[in-house]
Amino acid sequence: MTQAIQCVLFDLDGTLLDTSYDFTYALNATCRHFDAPPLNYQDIRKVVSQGGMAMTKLAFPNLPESELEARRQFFLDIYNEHIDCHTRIFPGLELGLEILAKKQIPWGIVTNKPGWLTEKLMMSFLFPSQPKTVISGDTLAVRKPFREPMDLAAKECGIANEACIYIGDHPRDIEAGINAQMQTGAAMYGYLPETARSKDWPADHRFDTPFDISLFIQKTFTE
Ligand SMILES: O=C(O)COP(=O)(O)O
Repeated sequence: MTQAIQCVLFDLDGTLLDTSYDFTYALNATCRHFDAPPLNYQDIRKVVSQGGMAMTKLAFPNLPESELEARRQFFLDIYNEHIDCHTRIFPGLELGLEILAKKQIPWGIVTNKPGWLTEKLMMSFLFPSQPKTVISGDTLAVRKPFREPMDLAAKECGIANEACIYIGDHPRDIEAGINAQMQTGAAMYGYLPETARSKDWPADHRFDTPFDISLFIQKTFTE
């Protein structure tokens, strides 16, 4: 039997926070610096959840691997300086976060974003209640879809994995949740290309909008 949910864990980019505008600014500033053509917002949005290297490759598709790392670092340094200019909690999620705070439900974040960026971003947001756990891509030796970051998040929240739901916008997120024996939710409004959106995800729940997550939280914790 499915356990009652006692803890909500979120992926960061494309699920809890809309970071796509600040990434777009930083990537196009990097393109300008290296005389590469600018990219449009929709094309960048589709790869944000795949991380900094995927975005760097999108901007410099013909560059050899050996030169990409320096460009990625340049790009992330600019991103770091502009990390919270336009980034916001996905509109519609505020209600869910308020309910979690009011009901004192532990919640947290498991992201593949490097810790130095996650920590800076976290300082820019005042959530209705503080996350009990924030696990970054380099907190442990392995990251999503491995189960270890998920296990650590559940442990820091003091809740059994089976009573946690992990919500993410990338197939890797759902895989990580399943690997950790958590319940899973697919954020279909995130940064996936259209083709991936229509795929049948093996997630337990599907959220077409951020507000659907809030309604789910309301139903789960107030009924
Ligand atoms: O920055 C990344 O690698 C992706 O971050 P996410 O796991 O929060 O989607």
